[in-house]
Amino acid sequence: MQYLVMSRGDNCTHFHSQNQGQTGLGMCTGPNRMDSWMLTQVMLAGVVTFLVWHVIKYSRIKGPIVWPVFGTTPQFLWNLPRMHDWTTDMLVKHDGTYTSIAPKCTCLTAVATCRPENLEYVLKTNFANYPKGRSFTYPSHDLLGQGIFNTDHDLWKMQRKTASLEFSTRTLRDLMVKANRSSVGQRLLPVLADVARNRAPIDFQDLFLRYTFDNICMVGFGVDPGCLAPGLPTVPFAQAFDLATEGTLTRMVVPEIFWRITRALGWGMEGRLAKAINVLDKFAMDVITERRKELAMLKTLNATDYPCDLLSRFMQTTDHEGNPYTDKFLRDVTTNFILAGRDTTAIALSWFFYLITQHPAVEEKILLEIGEILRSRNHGQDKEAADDDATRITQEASLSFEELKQLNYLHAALSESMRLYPSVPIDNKDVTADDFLPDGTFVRKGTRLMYSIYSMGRMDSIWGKDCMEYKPERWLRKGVFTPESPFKYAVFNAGPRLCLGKELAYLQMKSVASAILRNYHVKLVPGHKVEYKLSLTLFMKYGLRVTLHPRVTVAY
Ligand code: HEM
Repeated sequence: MQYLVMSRGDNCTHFHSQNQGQTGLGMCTGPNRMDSWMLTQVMLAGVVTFLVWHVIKYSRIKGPIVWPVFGTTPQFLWNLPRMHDWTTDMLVKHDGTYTSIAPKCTCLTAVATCRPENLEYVLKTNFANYPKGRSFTYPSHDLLGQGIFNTDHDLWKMQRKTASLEFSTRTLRDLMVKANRSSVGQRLLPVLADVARNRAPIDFQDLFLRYTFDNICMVGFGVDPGCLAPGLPTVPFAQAFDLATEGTLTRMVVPEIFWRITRALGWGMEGRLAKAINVLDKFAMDVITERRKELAMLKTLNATDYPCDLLSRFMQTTDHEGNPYTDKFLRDVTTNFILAGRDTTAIALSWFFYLITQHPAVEEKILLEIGEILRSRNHGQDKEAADDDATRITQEASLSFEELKQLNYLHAALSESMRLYPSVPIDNKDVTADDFLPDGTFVRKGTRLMYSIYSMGRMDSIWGKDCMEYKPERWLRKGVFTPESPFKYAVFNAGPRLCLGKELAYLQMKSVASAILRNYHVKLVPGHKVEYKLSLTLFMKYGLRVTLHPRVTVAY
C-alpha cells in the first residue's frame, strides 16, 4: 500500500515538473484528486484499524479510559489537584485494583491497588519482585545516597539489620524520651505561651516541622539545630534540607531527560538542589569529624558514658566485614533518618489537630484521659527524680514514657486521623518480573505497582460503612487500643520494610498532643482553607492556621 502511494506521487511530480510554467498546477488536478482520495481512504482505514485494535486491546483492562497516544494521562492531569480522591473513586469503581496506561516517557503506567491481600503479596510474600527500584532511587541518589530509605537487596538488608538492632535498644529509646520531654517543656510550650500572649494566629504545620526537625536531629546526629525557638528563626541547615527534598521530589515528576540536562547546566531547581546538597554535606561532614574526635577522646579517657545518638552508635559498630563505616555512608544513614522521621510525624500531627478542631467530643475524651493520668501522678506515681529546675519544669510540662503508654484513647485518636490522612498517601514499587496479583491482575515487568494508603483508609470494604467518619472508638476494645493488620492499615508500611520509627513517632505525637491540649483550646482560623498539597507526603497546601486559647484550668 505504501509503495503504491509513493510511486503515484513520484509519477505526478515528474509529470508536474515537465509541464511547469505552461499549465501550472491545474494540469495535475485529475490524477491528483484521485491520489488524495485514495490517500484519504488509506489513512481512514489505518485510523479505523488502529482504533479497533486499540479498543480490543484495552477494553479488557480495568481502569480509566485509555485514549489513543495519550493513554490515561488526560484524566490524570485533569484530576491532579484532587489526585488522591480521584484515585479512591477509581479504586472503588474497579473493585480495589486498576491499571493505568500512559506514554512511556511519563513513567505513569502502573497497576494501582488498595486491596489488603495484594498488599500482603507485594510487601511480603513476593517482596523480592517489588523493590523500590531505579525510578525511586536514581532521582533520590544525590540527597539520600545509599541510605536505608534508598536501597534495595543486600545493601538495604545490612542497614536494616543494624538499624533494627539500634531501634530495639533501651539506650536509643531513652534518648528519644529525653529529647522529647525537653523539647516539649523547654521549647514547644514557651513558644506557644508567646504566641498565645500575643493572640496571634500560628501555622501549626510549620511549628510541628520545626519541632520534629530539632527532635530527629538530636536523635540522629546528637545535634540540636534550634528551629523551634522564640521568633521561629530561619535555620540554614533546615532550609537546605527543605530545598533538597523539594528538588528531589520535582525530579520524580518531570521526565528524567529534562532534569538531567538542567542538572548538567546547573539551571533552575537543579542549581538550587546542588547548592542545598552542598550545605547538607558540609553540615554532616563537620558533625562526623567532630564526633570522631570526641569518641576518640572518650576512648583514651576510658569513659563509660558515650553519646547514644544514631550517628555515634553507627560509628561504634562495624559493617558485615568488620570494617568501620565510611564518612559518606554515615552521612547517608543520618540524612535518611531525618527524611524518614521529620515530615511524616509533623504532617500526622497537623491533620490530627485539624480533626480535633472539628470534633470537640473527641477533644473532651482526650482531656479526660490526660486528667486521669495526671491525677494519679499527683498521688505520687511519677517516680522520676528531678535534679534541677529545668528537669522539674520539663517533668511537669510533659508526660513520662510510662504515662504516655497509658494514653489509649489518644493513641486511638492519632491512629484514626492517620487512617483518613496518612502522612505517606501513596507508595510505589518497581516490577522486576511479570506477575499476577492475588486478585488476578496482571503486572508487567518494567512498570510500577502503586498502592494507595489514602484510599485504603476510605474503603467501606475494609473499614465498614462509617469509613469516612472520624471515630477513635473503632480502635478500642474494652478501652484498650487494639492494632489492625498492617496490610489493612499500611500507614507505617508493612512487611520487611515496616517503618522503623513507628514507636518513636507515637511517642513524639502523644507527647506533643497531650502537652498542647492540656494547656490550650485550639481553634482553626475562620475561613482558613485546609487542603492537601500534591507531594509524596500529605502536606497541607496552606498550612494549618490556628489560634490558641489558654485553658482556665489545666487538665488535671
Ligand atoms: C507518623 C510518623 C511516621 C509515618 C506515618 C511513617 C511512615 C513510614 C512509611 C510509609 C515507610 C515506608 C516508606 C517506603 O518504603 O517507601 C516508612 C519507612 C521508614 N521509616 Fe517511618 N514513618 C513515620 C515516622 C518515622 C520516624 C520518626 C522515623 C525515625 C526515627 C522513621 C523511620 C523510618 C525508616 C528508617 C524507614 C525505612 C525502613 C526501611 O526501608 O527498611 N519513621 N515510614
